[in-house]
Amino acid sequence: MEITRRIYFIVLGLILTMLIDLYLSSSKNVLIFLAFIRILGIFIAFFYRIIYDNYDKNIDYNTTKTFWSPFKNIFVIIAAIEQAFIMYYIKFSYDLQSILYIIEQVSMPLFVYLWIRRIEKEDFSVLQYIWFEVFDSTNDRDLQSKRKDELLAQLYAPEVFVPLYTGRLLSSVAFKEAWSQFQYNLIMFIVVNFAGGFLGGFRMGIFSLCISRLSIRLRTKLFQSYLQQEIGFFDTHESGKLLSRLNHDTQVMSSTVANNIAQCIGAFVRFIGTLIMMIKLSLHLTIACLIGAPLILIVAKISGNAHRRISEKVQDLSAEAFEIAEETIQTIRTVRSFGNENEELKRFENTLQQSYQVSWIQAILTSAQKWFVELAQLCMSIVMLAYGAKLVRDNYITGPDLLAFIIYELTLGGILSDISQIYTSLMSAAGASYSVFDYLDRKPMQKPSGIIQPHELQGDIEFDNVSLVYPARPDEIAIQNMSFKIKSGQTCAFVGPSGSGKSTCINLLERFYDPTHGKILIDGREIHEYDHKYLHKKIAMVGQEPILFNRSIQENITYAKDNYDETTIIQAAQQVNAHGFINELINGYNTKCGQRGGHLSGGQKQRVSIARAIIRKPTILLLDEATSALDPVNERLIQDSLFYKRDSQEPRTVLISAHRLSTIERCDKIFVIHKGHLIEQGTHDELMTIENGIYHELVRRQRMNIDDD
Ligand SMILES: Nc1ncnc2c1ncn2[C@@H]1O[C@H](COP(=O)(O)OP(=O)(O)OP(=O)(O)O)[C@@H](O)[C@H]1O
Repeated sequence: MEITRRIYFIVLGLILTMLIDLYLSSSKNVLIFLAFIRILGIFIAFFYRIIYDNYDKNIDYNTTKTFWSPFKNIFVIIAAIEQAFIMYYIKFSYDLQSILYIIEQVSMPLFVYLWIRRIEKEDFSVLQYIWFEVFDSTNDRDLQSKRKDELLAQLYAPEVFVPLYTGRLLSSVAFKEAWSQFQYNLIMFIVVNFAGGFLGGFRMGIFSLCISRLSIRLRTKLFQSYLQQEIGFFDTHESGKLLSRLNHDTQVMSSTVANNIAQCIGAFVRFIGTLIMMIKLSLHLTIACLIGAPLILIVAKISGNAHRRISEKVQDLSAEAFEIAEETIQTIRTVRSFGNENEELKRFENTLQQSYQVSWIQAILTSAQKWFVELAQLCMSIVMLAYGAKLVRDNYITGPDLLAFIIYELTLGGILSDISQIYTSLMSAAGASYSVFDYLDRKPMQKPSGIIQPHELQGDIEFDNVSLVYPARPDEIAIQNMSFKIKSGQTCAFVGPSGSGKSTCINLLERFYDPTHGKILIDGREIHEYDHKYLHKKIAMVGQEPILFNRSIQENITYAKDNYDETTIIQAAQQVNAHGFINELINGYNTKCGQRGGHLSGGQKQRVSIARAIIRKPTILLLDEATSALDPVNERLIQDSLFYKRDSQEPRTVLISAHRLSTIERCDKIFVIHKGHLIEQGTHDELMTIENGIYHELVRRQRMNIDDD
């Protein structure tokens, strides 16, 4: 039960006893006293809320929770003492109805058990179902569970009876009823309270289970969606932000929303139950009570919308802070070498501070809403008490029934207040969920992969009038109208000044991007017609900055296909002259490479990544500055074994992008690229004959040791 309601319960129990004791004779004074106590309660709740919300949504979430928990317990203990105090004064009895009720309560855990079994069996949860229904999401359309809500409703049922028996108990004391009646009331009081608490525990267990499952599913789906996106998506979306969505926003979604939906169902069940009981007790009083209800719901709607917008902003800002932290940690060597730690810290803190300021608005809004709801409830209570007192005096309703009604009215007020808060929280979570759903629903821009998987791939390559504009730079053409052909088994090179478009050609062959215009053909078929996995088995690439995984050297070499025997792994390492240095490491092939291969030298990383590429025996090998970190001796050895003096049994087309022109002189064909255009092509000797040619000039400059930029 919510803390503020517990306080009201305690205060009200005492006031009602006084009220009845006074036989409503001086109702005016009692009303004034009641109003005073409730206003006091509202102020306590108001300030409690401001502090709690403010701490809760900001920096140190867990510490704050731990800090406030004992206070919550104090309220609960006071409520327990109050209930014990009431019990002390009471007498009771028992009949068939209570037996039936006990049977119903005992059957509840069975339902719960069956429910969990069903969730496990069908691999979805009621919360997911409701979530996707509520937010009309396009995901998990297969989620169907129509009957779970009913079971959930049963779990909330006992709480509906709590006010009835509390009211009866209190009136037993006040009106000094017969012992048997008293006994009955007490048994029912104990049963409903016990059952309510017992099932409450089950509910919480089930919901935490559902939250975990929901969170796992959301994260997996989001991660899956990320992995399907084209490379251009990652150029335009910072990794920190994507990770923040994956880690933080999905958590907010699953916990806040799942919890609130759970409460929402409970509140709805209790609302209906309480309303029925109230109507049964007195229709007139019920109508008098409900006059203020629509106002509460309208305010909830307005503030809910504001919360959604604020929450969106808070999530964006925290994603930004996450991005800063992630970037700084990844580039810590650069940050350290510039001594820029404090500036990075300031950037991080400033972003968090901005979200803190937004949180303040959110906290004030929550408090104001709570205040309004409480005041509306107070007005409803005053109207009801005054009118109720009149009805009792005119003998339209009995004293005990009025008592029960008063407690129902308070419960209803609490439920309405809960509903308004639940709505607000749901809207906040909806704000957090927008970008998650945007990503979940995003369809990759790249053409879907084809299905062809020819038994033999020859390795003929053709660029037919290819142009590319990178998504991150839509106003610049990276390469334009490029056409060339490479025959199977040839070793070719791209040369040209830095930024001319060499890596772009290699990226296109890896299908990181699809050409904006023109076609790329392999063995006469367009590259996108090939099956994704097949294509990447046949085309291997070693990039400019080889990235290794934080796994062993062996696992890195066998990445994505780990059924190689030891001899094959060693052969691949020997081919790139890496076996020697790997053997010298204490753990040999089992040595961990560190994050992004940080435990190895630049040259060692390059050799391991070339071994990773060639172990798959690719038909097309793409090397983008892949040997730039090696010493000339090692570089020549590797180049000889990979392409210049390779085993002719293995037909392989090799494409190299290189700055050190001496390393590509022996190539079958050299393509000279300048500012995104293919300017010259031919063998080294042919190109050297072109007077004032770019290649000629590049070679001349390199021989004279002049920077080619
Ligand atoms: N992911 C990207 N998004 C936007 N623009 C890019 C991207 N990658 C490269 N570019 C731009 O495209 C142009 C060609 O770049 P590319 O990497 O192909 O050059 P390069 O010839 O390989 O250079 P280098 O020899 O320095 O590696 C450059 O102007 C570069 O700034």
